[in-house]
Amino acid sequence: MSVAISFKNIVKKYGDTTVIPELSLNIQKGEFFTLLGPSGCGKTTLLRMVAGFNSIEGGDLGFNDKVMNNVPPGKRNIGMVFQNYAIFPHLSVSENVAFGLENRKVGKEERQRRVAEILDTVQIEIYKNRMPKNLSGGQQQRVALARAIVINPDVLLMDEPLSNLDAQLRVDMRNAIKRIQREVGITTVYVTHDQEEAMAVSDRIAVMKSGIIQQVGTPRDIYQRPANLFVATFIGRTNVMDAKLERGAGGSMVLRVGNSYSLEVPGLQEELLSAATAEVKVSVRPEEFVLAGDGAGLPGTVVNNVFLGLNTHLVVALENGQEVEVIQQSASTQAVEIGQQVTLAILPESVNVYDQSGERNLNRGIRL
Ligand SMILES: Nc1ncnc2c1ncn2[C@@H]1O[C@H](COP(=O)(O)OP(=O)(O)OP(=O)(O)O)[C@@H](O)[C@H]1O
Repeated sequence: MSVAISFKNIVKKYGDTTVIPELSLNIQKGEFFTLLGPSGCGKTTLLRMVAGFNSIEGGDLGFNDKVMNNVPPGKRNIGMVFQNYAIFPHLSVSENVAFGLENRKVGKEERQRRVAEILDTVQIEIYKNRMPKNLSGGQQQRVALARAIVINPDVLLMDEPLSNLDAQLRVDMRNAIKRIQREVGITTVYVTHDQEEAMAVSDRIAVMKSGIIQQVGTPRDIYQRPANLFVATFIGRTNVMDAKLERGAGGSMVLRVGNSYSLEVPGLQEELLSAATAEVKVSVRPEEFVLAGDGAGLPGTVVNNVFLGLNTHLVVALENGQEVEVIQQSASTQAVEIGQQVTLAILPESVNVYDQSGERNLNRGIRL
């Protein structure tokens, strides 16, 4: 694979305020890459740099190894889709899609062929003669997408393209966007603050906080092995508990959670057992607890129980008063009642162990 977009020690300042301190990142050719993070973390700022709308105060932005810092937006061959569709209200669907081709002086026959092809790809050919005001939000967003990709851009940029759509349509459209991107094979940079959307569409995700990349990885990497506690809690739901690293009976490293529950966690290194790491935090996702019957585990009391068909969501109060979320597949578990005493075991290979500050994952080397 070759690198399509590279950020090398990129710095962004607005006046005296630094919003991106120094950021390096490579996006591969053909990749669906998502910038994900809370509001204000700098996602749009980075995307606008790629588009050429933002100045760069330090470092280099490259496309295929060519430095782009001072190349104007019109010379970057980029397609863009934003939250507000920005399609022309006075032009029909076909005319909207053809617009960029006319601008580029593409001949009529070629233009008609490409417009027809793209309308087919985004599945709106039956609306080709309609005016935008007679289209639903999802259909308008398909027009915007068609218009962005019909010009054969080197890079497609999308900034929260689904935020104006209602929940079900968002899911339909994100599937459509993913399918179309795969078909067209275009390098795509996508911005969202919605972690589920990011997981659904991306080949890789960069999780950002305050202008700093916290982790880059596939959705699976990021969900299963979060680099720090910020990522663990931002992506999906998790339970964070205090624990201790100790030497077990056989001399191996064990993790003790609560008063009497110890488990051997693969990947914890002997040298971690020092004053600095003896007190740790563990992150356990709701589905990584197992109702253990009378086996070893954390004793607790069920304080809430919500049956949702496929899954049952429980809240269990542990001995120390902490309430944890537990998700069990309904079909594979006995029904449990509110007030019932249960024992929660933890799947040792899926637990993530962090130092006290939450900055460092102590068993990250272990892949699932
Ligand atoms: N033109 C500007 N002038 C000054 N500060 C700005 C400007 N644009 C953005 N900022 C600041 O830069 C930081 C990053 O903003 P940015 O819009 O990139 O965040 P974001 O992650 O895209 O957030 P959101 O999800 O809310 O759009 C924020 O603190 C924001 O207030």
